[in-house]
Amino acid sequence: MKTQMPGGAGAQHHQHSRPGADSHSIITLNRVSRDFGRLQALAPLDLEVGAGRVLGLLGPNGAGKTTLMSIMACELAPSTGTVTVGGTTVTDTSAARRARRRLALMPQRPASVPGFSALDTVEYAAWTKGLPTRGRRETCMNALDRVGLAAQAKRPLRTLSGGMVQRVHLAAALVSRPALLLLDEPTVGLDPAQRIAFRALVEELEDTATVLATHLVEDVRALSDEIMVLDAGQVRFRGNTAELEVQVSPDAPGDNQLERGYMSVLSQEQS
Ligand SMILES: Nc1ncnc2c1ncn2[C@@H]1O[C@H](COP(=O)(O)OP(=O)(O)OP(=O)(O)O)[C@@H](O)[C@H]1O
Repeated sequence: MKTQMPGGAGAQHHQHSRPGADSHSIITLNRVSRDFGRLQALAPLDLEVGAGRVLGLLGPNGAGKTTLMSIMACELAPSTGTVTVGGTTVTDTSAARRARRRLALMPQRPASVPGFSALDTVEYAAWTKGLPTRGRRETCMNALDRVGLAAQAKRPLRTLSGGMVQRVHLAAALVSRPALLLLDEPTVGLDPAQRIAFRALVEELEDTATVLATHLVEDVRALSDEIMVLDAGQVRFRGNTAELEVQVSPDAPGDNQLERGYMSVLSQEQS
């Protein structure tokens, strides 16, 4: 039942108790780093996320969140270190392909095919994950139903609101019942009610290891068992919500204690 982040403060502590959740590791990163030319986008880090656990990844622009998500999605090779997803250590392209079948990434800006309907979009995702043809349509409709869009299944994406399109992409990510779900800024464009509904959906995923990269401290507070703060490719903080809240320095800006804790962690490291 715990997200293990070696070396992390409070790695043993967790906020949400998820009955039925399994503790085995779904993703393990061992000394993973990434350079782009002379820029170190990600300094070496270890991390592990277990089934039924949510890791919140916070950091300002350019922190390395998307780089880390792409590495976890086995779409970007690390410069050093190893990635293991669902027991498969990614050593070559065929291992990466196998690992990708166990995971789903909802990217920051998911690509939408203009002529595709909501259902086409989810069916395409199901096809890329190798879901059997038999029963695929029904599985896809169920995924759309889960995000409240069954009635819009046949509508072209271009006729849906931004928030609806976001939910279609979430359905596409969930359709393969991934062991690892990677969500990059998933609530951008959602209104408050949709954001709350979205959080409820993530909370239901008891067997899935979820990583949520975001700027929104509120989403992290609501969902995460563990929090990792990245800045300029470095891990600035690891722990749980309560531990981030007590990091507050007297003049830290922010609307709430967690946001002030987050801002304090960032400013401490910059000074
Ligand atoms: N393909 C690339 N080539 C060169 N530099 C890159 C590449 N991808 C990312 N970077 C650089 O790596 C650093 C980390 O970028 P990344 O997109 O991972 O940050 P982020 O935390 O996701 O930021 P944001 O919140 O703005 O999306 C940045 O300095 C970025 O310019």
